[in-house]
Amino acid sequence: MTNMRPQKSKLLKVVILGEGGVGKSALLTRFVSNRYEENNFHTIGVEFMNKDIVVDGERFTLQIWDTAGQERFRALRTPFYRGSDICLLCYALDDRDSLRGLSLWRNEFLNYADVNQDKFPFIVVGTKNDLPEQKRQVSYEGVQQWCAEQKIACHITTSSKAANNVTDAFVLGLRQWRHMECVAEAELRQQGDTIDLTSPIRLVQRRICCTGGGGGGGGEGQEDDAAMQSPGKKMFGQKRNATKAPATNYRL
Ligand SMILES: Nc1nc2c(ncn2[C@@H]2O[C@H](COP(=O)(O)OP(=O)(O)OP(=O)(O)O)[C@@H](O)[C@H]2O)c(=O)[nH]1
Repeated sequence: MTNMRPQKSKLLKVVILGEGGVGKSALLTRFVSNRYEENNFHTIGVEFMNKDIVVDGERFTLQIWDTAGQERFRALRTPFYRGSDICLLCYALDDRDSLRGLSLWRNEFLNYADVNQDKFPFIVVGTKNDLPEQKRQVSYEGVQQWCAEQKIACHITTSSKAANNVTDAFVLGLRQWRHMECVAEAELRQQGDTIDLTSPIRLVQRRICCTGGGGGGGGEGQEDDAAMQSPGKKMFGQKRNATKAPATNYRL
């Protein structure tokens, strides 16, 4: 009999950052509600919306946080960076300063989100690509150079006004997130020391092994202990500090 249970949706937190007025709220509104308003109010602090999406056959619920770009709201937005899975760094194609400022946005995010910068999915999003060439201040080469310096692989230009590439920006984020997950998992497998300290099954197995083995001096056990003692072990693209369990738990 086929299993007809619906596939569970994975919840991911997405944060949108960038200077005030680059079009972050417009991007979110277009993506979630397929609407566009010419005269948006500045965001105060943060706002979030959920959106379900299926990408490559997998169901996701994106919890998307739109943040205030103005400096005076810094203290209101930064507490919300923690726990993020994907970050969209937005600049406007008609504002070269908004691209220059992206380094500061990235650093602010890294400071408060506490993630591993080399293993976190950042997507650079150029907004307002409906604007004609004469109004643009940012060249394709300029952005590519900035991305290369920052070691960011993904860049896309969008228009919320013309509904161009908006969903693609979020899909790009999802695919990059999945890529980072795969890389992190492969690294862990390679190290051969993946340990889930929260798993009771794992602890039970280990107890049996150690008591049965008369002292538990086997090679696998030694490797496990080394992994336990490695604080700050990075899992799945984000820094997750492995709690060092008391030695008594593992040497029964
Ligand atoms: N031409 C064009 N203008 C846009 C587009 N998206 C936004 N805008 C314009 O940019 C203005 C600012 O957009 P917002 O979405 O409010 O910008 P924001 O980045 O959220 O600004 P803060 O809330 O201050 O951080 C809007 O009122 C629009 O006039 C776009 O795709 N094309």
